Amino acid sequence: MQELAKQFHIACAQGDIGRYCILPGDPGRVPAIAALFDDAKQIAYNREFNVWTGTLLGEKVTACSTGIGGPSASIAMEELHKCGADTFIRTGTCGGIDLNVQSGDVVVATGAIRYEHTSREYAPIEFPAVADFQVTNALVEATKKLGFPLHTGIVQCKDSFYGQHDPAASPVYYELQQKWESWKRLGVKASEMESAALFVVAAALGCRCGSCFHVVWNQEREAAGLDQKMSEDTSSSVKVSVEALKLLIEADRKAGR
Ligand SMILES: O=P(O)(O)O[C@H]1O[C@H](CO)[C@@H](O)[C@H]1O
Ligand SMILES: O=c1cc[nH]c(=O)[nH]1
Repeated sequence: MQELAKQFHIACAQGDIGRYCILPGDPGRVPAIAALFDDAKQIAYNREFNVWTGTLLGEKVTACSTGIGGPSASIAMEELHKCGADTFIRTGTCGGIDLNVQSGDVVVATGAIRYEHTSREYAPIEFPAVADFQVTNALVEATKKLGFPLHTGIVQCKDSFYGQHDPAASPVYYELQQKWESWKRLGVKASEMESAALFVVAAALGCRCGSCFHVVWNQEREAAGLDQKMSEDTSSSVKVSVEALKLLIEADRKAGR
C-alpha cells in the first residue's frame, strides 16, 4: 500500500498522536475522556474514529474510538501505532456473566476469549489473548484508588452482540448456547467485543494493551432472579482509564522506559 500523508481510516499523521492511547468503542465517549486531559483538541473524526489529543502529566496522550468489533478496533490500533502509539487502554462497556459481577461495577480483563475472527488473522488460535501486565496492574491500582467495585479475570469476546443476548434466534443456537455454558462454568467475568482482537494485535505489533469496562447489566443475574438493573453511566471506567494512564506514565518515567 502506498505511503499516505495521513492514515487511511483515522485521518491522523505522526505528531498528531501520543504514545499513550485510550480506546473506547463509542465515538460519543471520546469527549468525556478528553475532558480529563489537559489542552485537549479534536484531531480528526472519520468514520467511527473520533480522535482527540491532549496531555497528562505533560505527556502527549490520545483518545480514539474504535467502533464496534474487532475489525475496526484492529484498524484503529494499527494506524495509531503507525503514528507513534505503543501503549493502549481499552475503556468499554460489558455485560456481566459471573453472578458476582453487578451493573455499575468495573471489570479489568486479565485475558480474553477469542470467540471472534479478527485475531485469527494476526495469530494462530493457540496463541492466548492476554492483557499486558503493566497496563493491567495500573488499571487495578487506579480502580482501587478511585474506590470502584472491581472484578479481575477473563472476558469473552464475540462478533455477534445478539448472539450473546438472543442466541435461541440464531441458526447456530446450539453452538452459542453450549459455549456460553462453558464460559459460565469457567468463571468468565463478562462479555464484550474488542479486547481479544486488541490484545492479539498488540502482541503482533510489540505494544502494550489492557482493558477496563463498565458493567451495563448481567443477563445471568436476571436469569437467576437476582437484583439487576441497567447502568448506563460509563464515567467510572473512563476515570479508571485516565488514572491508569497517569500511573503508567509515572512508572515508565521512573523505569526509564
Ligand atoms: O461500549 P463499547 O466500548 O462500544 O463496548 C461494548 O459495547 C458494544 C456493544 O454494545 C461493543 O463494542 C462492546 O464491546
Ligand atoms: O452485554 C453486553 C454489554 C456491552 N457489550 C457487550 O458486548 N455485551
